[in-house]
Amino acid sequence: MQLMIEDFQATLNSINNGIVVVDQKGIIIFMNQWAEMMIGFKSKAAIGCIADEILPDNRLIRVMETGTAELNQQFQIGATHVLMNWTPIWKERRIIGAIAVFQGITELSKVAAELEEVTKLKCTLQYVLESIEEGIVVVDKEGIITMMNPAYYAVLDKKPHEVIGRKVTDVIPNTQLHEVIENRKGEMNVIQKMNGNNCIVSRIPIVKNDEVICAVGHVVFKDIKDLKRLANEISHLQYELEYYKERLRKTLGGKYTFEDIIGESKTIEEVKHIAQKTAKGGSTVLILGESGTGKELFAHAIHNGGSRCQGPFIKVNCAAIPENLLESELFGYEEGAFSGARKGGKPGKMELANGGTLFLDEVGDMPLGMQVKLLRVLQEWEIERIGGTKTIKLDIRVITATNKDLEVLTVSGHFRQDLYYRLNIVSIQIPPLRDHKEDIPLLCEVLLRKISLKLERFVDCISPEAMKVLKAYSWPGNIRELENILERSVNIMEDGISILPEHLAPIMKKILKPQLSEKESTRAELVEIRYEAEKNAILKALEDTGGNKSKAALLLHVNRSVFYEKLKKYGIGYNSPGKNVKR
Ligand SMILES: Nc1ncnc2c1ncn2[C@@H]1O[C@H](COP(=O)(O)OP(=O)(O)OP(=O)(O)O)[C@@H](O)[C@H]1O
Repeated sequence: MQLMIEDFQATLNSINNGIVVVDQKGIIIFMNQWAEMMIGFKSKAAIGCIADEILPDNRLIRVMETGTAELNQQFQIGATHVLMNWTPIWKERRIIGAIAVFQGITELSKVAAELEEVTKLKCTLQYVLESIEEGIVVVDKEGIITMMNPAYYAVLDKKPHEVIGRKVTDVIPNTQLHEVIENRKGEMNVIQKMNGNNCIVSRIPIVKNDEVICAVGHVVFKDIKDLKRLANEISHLQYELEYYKERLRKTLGGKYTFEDIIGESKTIEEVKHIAQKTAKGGSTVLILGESGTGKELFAHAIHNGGSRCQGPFIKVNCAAIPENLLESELFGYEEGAFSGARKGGKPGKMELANGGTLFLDEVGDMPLGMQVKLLRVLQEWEIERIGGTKTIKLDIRVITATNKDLEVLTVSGHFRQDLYYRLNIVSIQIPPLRDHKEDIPLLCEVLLRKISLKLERFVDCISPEAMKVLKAYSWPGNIRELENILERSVNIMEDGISILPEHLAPIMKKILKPQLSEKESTRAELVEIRYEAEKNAILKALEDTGGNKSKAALLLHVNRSVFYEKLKKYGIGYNSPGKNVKR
């Protein structure tokens, strides 16, 4: 019998659960080795103790009182979480004690938390697959479909029960997924015909531990037409981008290129040729010529034809800026440099031109004081802002232009000789229009097109008689004058007809008179008088109505649209009511 009890104890000690037994009074009479380990108390010391001393808050007494077992209760022994069964021991319908059987659940909780994470991840993945527009299918290494998302079902027009668990070759037409598994090679963006549509698909083998475990099929575009539409959209956007880049370049950079310089005469071709050659180098250029000959146009073209064409083109009109402001305009200033200096300072035009071209127009009008400063810049290629201490390195090309004779100015002491030599490294003389009158027809054609576009008027061409007059004129204002005379003619004539001699400016009357008959001459004067009278009447009406166009139209008894057309015709500014009328 003794042997049997020992065997019984050995059995209980082998169980991987803790066991504590108490008698009717709650005194410990048995504790197995697993319980010793978890409670941290030897059974020899525990036996004979009240259970409460070793297992505080236990339910052993309670289950003996109620006669009911309390199972799967979470209980804490020290830092260990256990799952506890408290059970009364019955013998011949009498409770003779109670038993606590317990098992650690810390590991179990960890596994449960991990399981929860995995479940969450699976849900997220599922949600993603269900939400995306692209079809996804997964096949195992045997080529059996294990997963497919709704987008792919839609492509195939099939339901899950017709797909999952089936061989991919039986379900997806023209599939190559089984081959991808075999030769372990993916295919990207290939065409696959499904349900009458040419789809763009990718096939990817999934390799783990050097073994293909499955393959994923991905419908990138459900129809190749979508791809074409997208490609069209992209190329359209690229075109727009290029357009705006060009606009930006034209705003910040040079506006014109050599192509914008009109003229096929030998005279102009020669100048263009020299300018084109000059553009390629980075030398300082001096452009000479009468007013309106196109000096600025050439400066832009030289900038655009050189290596700095992507950089800025900054123009300063030396004659238009008062002497006391020219220095700050060119060099910039620091905050507090002088009273009225802008907060944070201001960069000068030279600084802004860095990496590009600085165009000094009307350089012959530059005050002597400024000439010294410019000379220093051209020697040292560095500046300091007014009131500043930092030296700014300059990497600019300088192009200057003037309609004055600089040599004469150096003799009279109005222009520094040393500066003249610095600026005159390459000089380009632009001929006056009277020296290349053979370009007038072509110039008229191009300029008329430009003017018609600007004024939204349609003017066919110039009559041979008017062309004769234009060619006979001496053009003191050069191409600018030609442009102005054409614009004025377009303004005073009716749409769709040619420019006639009577449409040309009064200034040309001296030439007109001997060429026109008396009748024609009177008609020309009449057109002129009508033009001036109508324009003045409109300006007066606008002034009387404070710039209110509707009221001005009423005052003149014409409807609004006619009134607006006339505003355009006479080049009268579209100012809002109350503002001054631009004459
Ligand atoms: N060869 C040309 N082809 C087309 N347009 C021209 C040509 N030359 C001049 N123009 C036009 O004539 C006008 C005057 O040109 P630009 O301002 O370049 O002359 P400029 O010599 O710099 O005049 P200014 O000395 O008065 O500053 C501009 O509208 C310009 O576009």
